[in-house]
Amino acid sequence: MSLSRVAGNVGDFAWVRLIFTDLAGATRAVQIPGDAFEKALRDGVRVDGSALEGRNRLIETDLVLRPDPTTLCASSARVARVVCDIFDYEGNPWPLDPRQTLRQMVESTSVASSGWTGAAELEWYLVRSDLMPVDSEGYFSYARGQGEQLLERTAAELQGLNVSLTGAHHEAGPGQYEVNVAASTPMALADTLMNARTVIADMAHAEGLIATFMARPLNDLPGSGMHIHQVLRNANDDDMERIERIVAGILHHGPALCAFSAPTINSYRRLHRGAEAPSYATWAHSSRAALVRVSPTDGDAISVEYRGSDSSANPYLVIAALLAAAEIGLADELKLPAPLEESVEGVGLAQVETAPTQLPRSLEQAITQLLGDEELIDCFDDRLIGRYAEDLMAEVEASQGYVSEWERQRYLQNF
Ligand SMILES: NC(=O)CC[C@H](N)C(=O)O
Repeated sequence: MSLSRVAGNVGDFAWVRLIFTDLAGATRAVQIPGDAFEKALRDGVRVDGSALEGRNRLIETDLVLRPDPTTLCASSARVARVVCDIFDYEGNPWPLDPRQTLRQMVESTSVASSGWTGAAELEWYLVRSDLMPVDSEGYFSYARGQGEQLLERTAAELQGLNVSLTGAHHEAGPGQYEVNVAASTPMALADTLMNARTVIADMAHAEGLIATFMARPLNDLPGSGMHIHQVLRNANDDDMERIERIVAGILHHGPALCAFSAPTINSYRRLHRGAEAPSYATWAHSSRAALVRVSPTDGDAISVEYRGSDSSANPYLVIAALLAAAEIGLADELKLPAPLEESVEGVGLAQVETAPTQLPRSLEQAITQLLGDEELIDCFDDRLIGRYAEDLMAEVEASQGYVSEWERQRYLQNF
């Protein structure tokens, strides 16, 4: 259904779901009747803000959701959905709203205003309630099992919601799938990724399956990446120089970026020892072990693919942070180191000419890197960084109290 048709008849929908994300990247929703939508567009919808602060409920704040009518969409169901911005009662953008954080970054960076488009790959596992993968297939499997059939229907549902896909396939892990999202503006890409995760999860749920976007759900199997491709023009030498500086900016701020792109305890099980996921801030033309992969794409464009983010990351914050790092690379005229076409582990650190920076090995290290990267955090509102870091730290603290199965197997009877 086209966007304009939806906008013309929104009162015909029984319900409109107002969608937004919290700081931790989880999707939240409030439903309103279709005939209340006009008023919601005019006045906004008041909500209890304590749910929006991420994982910790600390303060009570009343907030206002303002639907962005350009995002209104619906598939065949009688429920439309629309993405919202979050304001305080005085009408100021709420500093902890990831969507407005991205909007402000787009407005303040030259990279975004000079025709930046971004595409993405989003991976997830389909598992049964006992956490066993739905199939035992691998990369590009042709099998027509429950997983592939569900992928086909999910892709159709996404197309119906105006999500333009360029592909969908079985990924390397058993029960692991991927969709490729077509290039669009930073905001449209982030909205799409957030919407896509919920649609994929809803469709799996309807079949009694779980679609998980956690970074590395299964022992000794690949993690799930959410790679962001910045699609940059490369028609002349100046463009190439710009691209090199952008990549250099991302590598330079690579360790701090992980706080946004790998935001859970589990994310570091993907980054270190996860197949085809980076552990060092390197770049390459073809190696999938690099943090950034630079390759030709449509026409004379170049894709700068950031492989550091996993599927649990908040897409608004990841894209905002990538824009910031790219902008710093341009402003500081950073120099690009030589590419590394193999994994650092594969060649051995001693063989690498200039030792690349290792990415954080834990969420706690990522928080330290973020808070120590003044140039990057200066691009964000202090209140967002403060609250975000506190939220991640609370996650680290919570994990300390938990004893894993691996530890019990290893130590229970060892001493
Ligand atoms: N084909 C691939 O590039 C796989 C990517 C990998 N699953 C990741 O975690 O990023």
